[in-house]
Amino acid sequence: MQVKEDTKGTPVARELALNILYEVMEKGAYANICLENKLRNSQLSPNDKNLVTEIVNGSVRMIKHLDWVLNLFLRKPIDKQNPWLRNILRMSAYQVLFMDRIPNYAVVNDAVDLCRQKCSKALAAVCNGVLRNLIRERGKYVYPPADSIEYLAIYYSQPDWLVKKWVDEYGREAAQAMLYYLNQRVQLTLRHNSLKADRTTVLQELAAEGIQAVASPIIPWSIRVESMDKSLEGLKSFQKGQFYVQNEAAMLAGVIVAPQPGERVLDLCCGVGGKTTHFAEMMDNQGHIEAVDLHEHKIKLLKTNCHRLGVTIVEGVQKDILQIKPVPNRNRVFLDAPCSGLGVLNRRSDSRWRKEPAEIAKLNELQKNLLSVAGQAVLPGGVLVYSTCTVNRLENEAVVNDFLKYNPDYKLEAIDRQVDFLPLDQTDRQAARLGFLTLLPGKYGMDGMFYARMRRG
Ligand SMILES: C[S@@+](CC[C@H](N)C(=O)[O-])C[C@H]1O[C@@H](n2cnc3c(N)ncnc32)[C@H](O)[C@@H]1O
Repeated sequence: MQVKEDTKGTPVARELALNILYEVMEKGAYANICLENKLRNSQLSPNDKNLVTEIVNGSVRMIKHLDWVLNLFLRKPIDKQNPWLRNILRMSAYQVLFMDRIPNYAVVNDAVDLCRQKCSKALAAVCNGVLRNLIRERGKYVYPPADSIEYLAIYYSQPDWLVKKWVDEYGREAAQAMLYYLNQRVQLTLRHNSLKADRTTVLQELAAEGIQAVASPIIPWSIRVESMDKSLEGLKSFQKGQFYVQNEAAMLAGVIVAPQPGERVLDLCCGVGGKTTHFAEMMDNQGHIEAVDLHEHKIKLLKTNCHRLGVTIVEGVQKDILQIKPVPNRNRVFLDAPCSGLGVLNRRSDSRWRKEPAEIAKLNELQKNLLSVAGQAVLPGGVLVYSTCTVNRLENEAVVNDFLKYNPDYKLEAIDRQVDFLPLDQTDRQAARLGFLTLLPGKYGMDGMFYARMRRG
């Protein structure tokens, strides 16, 4: 939980949380954008800003669980209630059920005040009654049977179709572990930039700047931030380009693609260059990387990132990959395909509610087309790596297997040695020996990610 011990927050903070929650749940605003806009110019203390963020993100993330519990105590279902009452109940239930720091009496008093203000005295009485019952009966709620899909979907607050998909594809135990991880606080991790400093130096600089951080126990080039009370962008170590903020699963692209100094590399779907800049580091800034993305603003940010990190071999290109007619002249091609992002649902509180099962089949088509273009750019003997940050076979193994079917000059290539520092279990190590690395969210303490490495004959 993000709320500090010494604060239960001010009523102003809780009213702001309600207004943001209302925008997100009733008007379809994006939670992260709305939070950023409303908090940027607010006069709230840092503690109150944390409180608003926690209440909004937590309520949005856990809304299915919250609505299910609230419906136990409402005469009319929650989706038929007055929209203000509905959201006051949700954020109050979130504070009671999922936060430790705010006393129940303060939650109820505040909710009743807000209800008087936003709705009516009569609805304030309903609000009071519902919350008191919810608090009194806590621990006695009878959830659906523990072996049902419905139970997992309600308890971990995720769409039913997604829970069913993961239980079908990966088994119930693995699915439950992923669902648990995706509700935990995101671990902030930094990739130290080997062009500028080694990890020990960066850790020392961070400590001198008041940031508590430790070396990742898993990834040799990762730093885990344990606590900080200032923005990273303001740090001297950031401005000197000593690190890049990146999740650990994404930090593996470097060793899986394994680009060498002097090579010609094509990075397709480069985004703002998280992985591109890692490739440049591994190449010791020698050779050439063409980095392509559809969006001009991403290419601009890529250039800014390269500049800060001291990367000089990247050429950022704004282009639709599907329009490229490639020639086979690259040693390595990397495709980080657009995907459903199911492995990183922890990163945005509302993203789970914006996904549609039909989207996965459409993405599979796009991914196959993109991989077909990527494959044409690889020199004979060169390497092709496909990756996504999602977890389902249709967007991952199925795309690669389809490509291999139509491109017999390609073969999967083992990646277990490249990632021998990962504590992979037997099944995952076996798959890595074949050329597939699937990181289920949380399984190795990182977000979900998929990699497949192939070599052209
Ligand atoms: C998974 S993200 C890439 C993340 C990036 N590689 C990184 O490490 O930060 C997928 C990217 O694909 C880009 N994209 C989607 N369709 C594309 C297309 N047809 N041509 C070029 N880029 C595309 C999106 O703009 C997005 O930045």
